[in-house]
Amino acid sequence: MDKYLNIDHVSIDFPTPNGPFRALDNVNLKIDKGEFVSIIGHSGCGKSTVMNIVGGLYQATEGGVILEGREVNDPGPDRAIVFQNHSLFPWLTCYQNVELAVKSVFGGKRSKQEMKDWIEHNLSLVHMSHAMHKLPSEISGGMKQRIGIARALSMEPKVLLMDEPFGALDALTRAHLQDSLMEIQAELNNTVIMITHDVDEAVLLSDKIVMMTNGPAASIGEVMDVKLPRPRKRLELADNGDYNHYRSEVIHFLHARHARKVA
Ligand SMILES: Nc1ncnc2c1ncn2[C@@H]1O[C@H](COP(=O)(O)OP(=O)(O)OP(=O)(O)O)[C@@H](O)[C@H]1O
Repeated sequence: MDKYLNIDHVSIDFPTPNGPFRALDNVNLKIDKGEFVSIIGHSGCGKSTVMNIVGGLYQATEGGVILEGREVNDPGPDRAIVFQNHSLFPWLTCYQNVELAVKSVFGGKRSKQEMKDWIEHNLSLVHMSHAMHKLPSEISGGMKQRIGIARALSMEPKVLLMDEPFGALDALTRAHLQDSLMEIQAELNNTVIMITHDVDEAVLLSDKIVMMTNGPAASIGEVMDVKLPRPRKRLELADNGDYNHYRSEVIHFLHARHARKVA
C-alpha cells in the first residue's frame, strides 16, 4: 500500500557554469502519517534540497514527491516550513504573524471568532500566550522560533517541514523547545520531517532517522527506526541502553562509514 508521503526516485541536477551538478541521486523515502522523521548528514550532502523538493520550492529532475496520492509540484500550505532563522514579519506582532497564516488558509471558511480562538490555541501550544501582542524585536530567539512553529502548526499542514529549527539556539533553549515539540507531537500527531545536525536531538525526537551519504549525488545511506517508547524523557534516556545504541549507530554512520573527507 502507498505510504502517506512518498519521495519517489528523486534526483536533481542544478545548473552550474561547468554543467549540471547532480546534488541528489535516486532518493527514496516512504513516510507514514504521524511519523516524525529526522534527516541527518554532513554539511552540503543535500538535506535542505530534499526538504525544498518536498516543500515544492525545487523541482526534481527525475522522480517526484507524492503526498496523499497527489503529486507535489509547487509550494502549498499543506507543507508548512519552519526555517533555522525564524522568518517572522518584524512589523507584525506575534499574534498578527500567526493570524496572517491562519487567514491565508482559513479566511472565508471560518468565522472571525473561530480564527481568533484558533490563533490563541496555537500560541498557547507553544507557550507564548503571554507575549502574543509583542513584536518579534521584543522577544528572544527561542521565543521567535516558538512563534514560527505556532504559525506553521496553525495552517494544519499535512506535513511539517523543519530545517534545523533549533540550530541557532543555545543548548538550554534548544532542550526546552525539543520538549515542547514532543508535547505538541503527542497531542497532534503531526507528520514531521526535520533536518538536524544533532545526533541526540534526532534520537530523542524521531520515529525514524534518515542518514544521508555525502554528496555529490547524495542518496539515503540508511534508515533507522527508533523504537523508544513515548513519552520520552531526556534524563531517563541518558542511561538507557537502547538510546545509547541508536545514538552510537548514527555516530558510527556519520564518522566512520561516511566520514566527510576534508580537502
Ligand atoms: N540552487 C542551487 N544551485 C546550485 N547548487 C546547489 C543549489 N542548492 C544546493 N546546491 C548544492 O547542492 C548540494 C546540497 O546542498 P544542501 O543545501 O541541500 O545541503 P545540506 O545538507 O542541507 O547542507 P547544510 O547542512 O550545510 O545546510 C551542495 O553541494 C550545494 O552546493
